[in-house]
Amino acid sequence: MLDRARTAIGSSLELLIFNMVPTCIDILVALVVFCLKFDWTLGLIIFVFMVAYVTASVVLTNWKAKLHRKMTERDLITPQILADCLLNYDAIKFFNGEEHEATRYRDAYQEYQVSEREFKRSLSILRLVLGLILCLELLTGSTIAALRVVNGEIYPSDFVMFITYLAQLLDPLDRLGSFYQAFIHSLVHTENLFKLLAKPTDVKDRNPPGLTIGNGEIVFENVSFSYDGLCTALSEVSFKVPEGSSVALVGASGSGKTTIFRLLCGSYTLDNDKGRILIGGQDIRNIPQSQLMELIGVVSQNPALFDESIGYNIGYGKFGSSPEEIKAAAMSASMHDRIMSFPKGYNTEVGGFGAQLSGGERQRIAIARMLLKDPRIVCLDEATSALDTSTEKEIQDAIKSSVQGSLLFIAHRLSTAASADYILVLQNGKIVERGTYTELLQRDGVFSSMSFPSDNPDLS
Ligand SMILES: Nc1ncnc2c1ncn2[C@@H]1O[C@H](COP(=O)(O)OP(=O)(O)OP(=O)(O)O)[C@@H](O)[C@H]1O
Repeated sequence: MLDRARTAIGSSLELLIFNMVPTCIDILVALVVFCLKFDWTLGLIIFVFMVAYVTASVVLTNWKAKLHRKMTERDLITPQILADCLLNYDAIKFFNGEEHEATRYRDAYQEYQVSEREFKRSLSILRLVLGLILCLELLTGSTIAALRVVNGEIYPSDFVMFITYLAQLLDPLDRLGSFYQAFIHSLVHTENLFKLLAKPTDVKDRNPPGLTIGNGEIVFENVSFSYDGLCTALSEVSFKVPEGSSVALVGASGSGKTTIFRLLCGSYTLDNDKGRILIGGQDIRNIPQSQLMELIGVVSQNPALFDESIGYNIGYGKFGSSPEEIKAAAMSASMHDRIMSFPKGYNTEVGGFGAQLSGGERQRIAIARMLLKDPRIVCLDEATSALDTSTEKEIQDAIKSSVQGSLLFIAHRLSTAASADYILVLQNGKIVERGTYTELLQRDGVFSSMSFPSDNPDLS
């Protein structure tokens, strides 16, 4: 992106320095020579036309730039609607929204077409007005010169010379107009790049990769966080996930569970005075993002899959992995047998967003991918919610045995929560209870009063 901005700015400056400035000098020299050769009255008339040309050029080009900006903005809306429809095709189908979306797209496209027409019209008007000024200049100048020839004030050869000089003036003037238009045109594009570059980046790496991370222990120290500065998503959250242990986060919707994951993964950074998050003793603000992502493996409830084969999607966890490694990961995620039951096995295409697979299959492929990555810390955001209890147990055991560091997961099922060494109960961004599963049940507090889907009669 920065490269594109640099190229755009560079070409605008090149245009300004190497074309517009020499052309202006060219015009001024030609004008002075013209005045010296002929007389100052003629020179003044020509100068007036030149001022009119430059003024019209500036005013009309700025107007055209405004319409160009409007057209570019509208040009961005139609692809957004298209992407939105493709991402939400399920919702559109379920709510019979096809007609509504078609109208939304048509309206947006029509608005774009209107602005495109306005822009093209402004271009024609600009060319017409500038051409008219040049014609009038030539006509007025040659009429005056011709009258002087008729009156015997100058020779016919002077008339020819006059036209030649005038042409020498008009040519750079015409070029100047084109350069100015090209300059403004590239500024409009550069503006969009600057707007994008001006957006604050949430995550900035302070150190180069290669920081020594002691172990996979996670520590949250008095962490408070707000997305928008208005509502508090987390308030004074403190906990520790020791190396080799598992911690489950439970709590009602909006209590802050995912926010803990996002902060841990570096998707958002904490202000200095809002607490600390440590991994292996290092403040994650000092851990470069690429190193952080090597340490952490995340699986979400609706994992994103590429429109490629199952093998490709699992292999994404470790680029250049062998088929044996991919198979081993699939086996740990209890997915190998299912994959082999497909006619094309690991070459089975998953479709756009993995649409040709069930929710549970998608989750198991994402878990296999994460296991192949072999991260030190694993974060599961209801990653097994679409699986039956026994498959979930199988996968949890596989994850626990393969993860050397710590395991942090969001649990909505009682059985998932019960499998953790320690449970944190969140309410409105605060940890309101903590303890082992048995301790929490005995306490008769928030956890024991929470309702979980009854997935495992032994535990509920
Ligand atoms: N991107 C965001 N911008 C602004 N506010 C957000 C954003 N994401 C979450 N929030 C707010 O932060 C709070 C905590 O949200 P979070 O997603 O962490 O909850 P959660 O416990 O994971 O909920 P759920 O179980 O429904 O996924 C909520 O009040 C939510 O509205």
